[in-house]
Amino acid sequence: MMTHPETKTDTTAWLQAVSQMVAQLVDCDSSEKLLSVTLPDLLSSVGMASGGVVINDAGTWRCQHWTGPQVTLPTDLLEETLDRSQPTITDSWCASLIRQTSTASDSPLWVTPPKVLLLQSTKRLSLSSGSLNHMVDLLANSIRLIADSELKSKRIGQLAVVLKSSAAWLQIDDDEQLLRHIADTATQLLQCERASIFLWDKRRKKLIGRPALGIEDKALEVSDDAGVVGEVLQSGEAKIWNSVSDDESRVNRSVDRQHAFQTHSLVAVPMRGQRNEIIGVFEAINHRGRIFDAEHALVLSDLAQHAAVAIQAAGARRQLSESCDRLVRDAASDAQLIGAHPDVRQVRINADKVARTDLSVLILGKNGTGKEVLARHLHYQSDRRSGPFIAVNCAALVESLLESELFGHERGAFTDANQTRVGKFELANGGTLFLDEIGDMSPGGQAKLLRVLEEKVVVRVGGSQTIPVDVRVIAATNQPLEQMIVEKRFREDLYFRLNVVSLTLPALCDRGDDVLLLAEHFLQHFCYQIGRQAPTLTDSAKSALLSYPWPGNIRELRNTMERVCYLVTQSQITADDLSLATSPGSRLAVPSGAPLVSRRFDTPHELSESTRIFQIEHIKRAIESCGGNMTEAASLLGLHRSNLYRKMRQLGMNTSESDSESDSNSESETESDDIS
Ligand SMILES: Nc1ncnc2c1ncn2[C@@H]1O[C@H](COP(=O)(O)OP(=O)(O)OP(=O)(O)O)[C@@H](O)[C@H]1O
Repeated sequence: MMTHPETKTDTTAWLQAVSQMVAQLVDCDSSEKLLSVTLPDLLSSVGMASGGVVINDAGTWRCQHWTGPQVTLPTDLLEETLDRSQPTITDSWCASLIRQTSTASDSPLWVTPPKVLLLQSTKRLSLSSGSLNHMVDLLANSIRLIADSELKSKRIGQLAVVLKSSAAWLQIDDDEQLLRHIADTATQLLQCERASIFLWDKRRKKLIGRPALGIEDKALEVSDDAGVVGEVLQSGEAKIWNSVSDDESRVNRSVDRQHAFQTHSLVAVPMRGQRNEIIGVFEAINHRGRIFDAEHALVLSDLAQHAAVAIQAAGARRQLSESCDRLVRDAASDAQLIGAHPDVRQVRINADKVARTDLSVLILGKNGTGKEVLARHLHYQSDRRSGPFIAVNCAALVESLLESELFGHERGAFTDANQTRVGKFELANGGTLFLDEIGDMSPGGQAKLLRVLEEKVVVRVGGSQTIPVDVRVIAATNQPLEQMIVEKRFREDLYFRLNVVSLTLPALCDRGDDVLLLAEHFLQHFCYQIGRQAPTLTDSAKSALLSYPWPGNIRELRNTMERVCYLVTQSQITADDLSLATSPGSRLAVPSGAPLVSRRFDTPHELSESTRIFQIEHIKRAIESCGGNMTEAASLLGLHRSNLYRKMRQLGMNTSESDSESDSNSESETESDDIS
């Protein structure tokens, strides 16, 4: 190129051209605009004929943007410019490399073709070669900077869509809907005809395409080594294919044929799970109008990364909710309220009516009649079934511990409070709190409980923060609460709060044939547990079961059947096998030789008094038969030792001799406690 040595004129021309270019640069937001606005002015200000940006596409140079008359590209000069990486100036050409941005991606696919700014002159220029050099370099750098910022704002836009979409995906639980949503996002973002997610069935060596867009209600299944998708799976790398330049054998045309579709171009990227393992391939087909390039692969990879997280999270959520449902179902089946007696049926009908409400329920009934079973039944029939069921034995809570047990305490609240403890109310949040033996709660405890029930907030002992609790309370007692109110032993206001609905369970001896129904249920249950065939009950056994007064109610029947299952190996159970007349419990209850059935009806007392006398006798004999060992006697009676003491005091029995065995276990009981 013919240039002047540097002169004053040269400097003026150069300054004019540069200041014009800078002024135009300020308003340019795209490299295309920069070239179409700046280049013509620049060319004319320095007296050049034509110029533009040329690109090396797969080894061939072509004009990407050109101003002025068309020219034959000087390929040798362009190659030399590439090699030298600095402006090349000849008699008629001036070329400067437009450097690539390195920040777009570290993907191996991200190799954008080299570009050169090329200017042509047919006459002697008014610029020195040094000035021309600077000017061309300035323009090439400006093009690069604007292209960079263009690319970055495009990436920001794409990433914003990816993030917004992925946040939406995390809310979708349904698999089909999620995959469709992901594929739709890809088709919009990549402007393509179809997008499919292929999940890898490793065991069957298959890739299952879902959703197979355009193929309604069908999953597309391909071998995991077939086509470009197979290549991606095997290599773990993104692949681009287009029909114009790439090998035809790489695409799986059988899929096209099956679905009357023609693939022209595709991009596919691996989808990786949490441990970076490949879980599938994400594919986009037929870019509308053009072929896919590295930028599309990059966007699809972004989508694939978030799609994999969403798919795995949905799977994990589904598994969790399935296992939660299973656990709830198992727990609910354990809380089956078995019984066909009209009174039990009525209780069940009433229970089912109130279960779905949040009304407080008071369950009344003798020990062992199934009050906790009924409370669980209410819980599992309610909308709170997936929440916790927490049972508290109020009789076992001494006043000093009641508050901390029910409402929790903060660390350091009292001497032994080494750490913060969550109370039962908080534990039951979202579920049901079963307050068993509510009649045994101390007056102080009753007042505190009432306050929490009214305010629906708890404050931990030693804390100041109020903690809202959403808990349904079910209380139970075998005590005459109304009588206790008269005697000022139970708060009337608490009674009305707890007793919005009351359900009364009949004693087992008043349930007729339910004894047999329950006996058979327990036989099946325990025999199943130990893996043996359940034996049948002979007539003598049935009649013994029906005649026996069952002072320990269903709990006693359950214990008897459990013992039978373990100890009686024959396939038929006789009355003798039941040992109702010889087992400690029954031996104590029934004088030897006395017919079981007559005992129940010959008594001169009312049923409640008879039961009281019977219980006193029964306990005395248990203690006797255990040689005065209260722990053993309690266990024989199916009671906790502390509850045996309490029961004795309740029955007016003298506990002073036995009291010497101080009760160390009486402080706090949780859901698993059985008390009578
Ligand atoms: N209707 C029933 N169907 C099946 N099992 C039952 C039924 N009622 C009670 N049981 C069984 O009897 C035992 C005692 O039941 P539960 O603990 O519910 O009685 P309770 O009235 O709460 O006793 P307590 O007053 O001593 O606390 C449990 O093992 C329970 O599984």
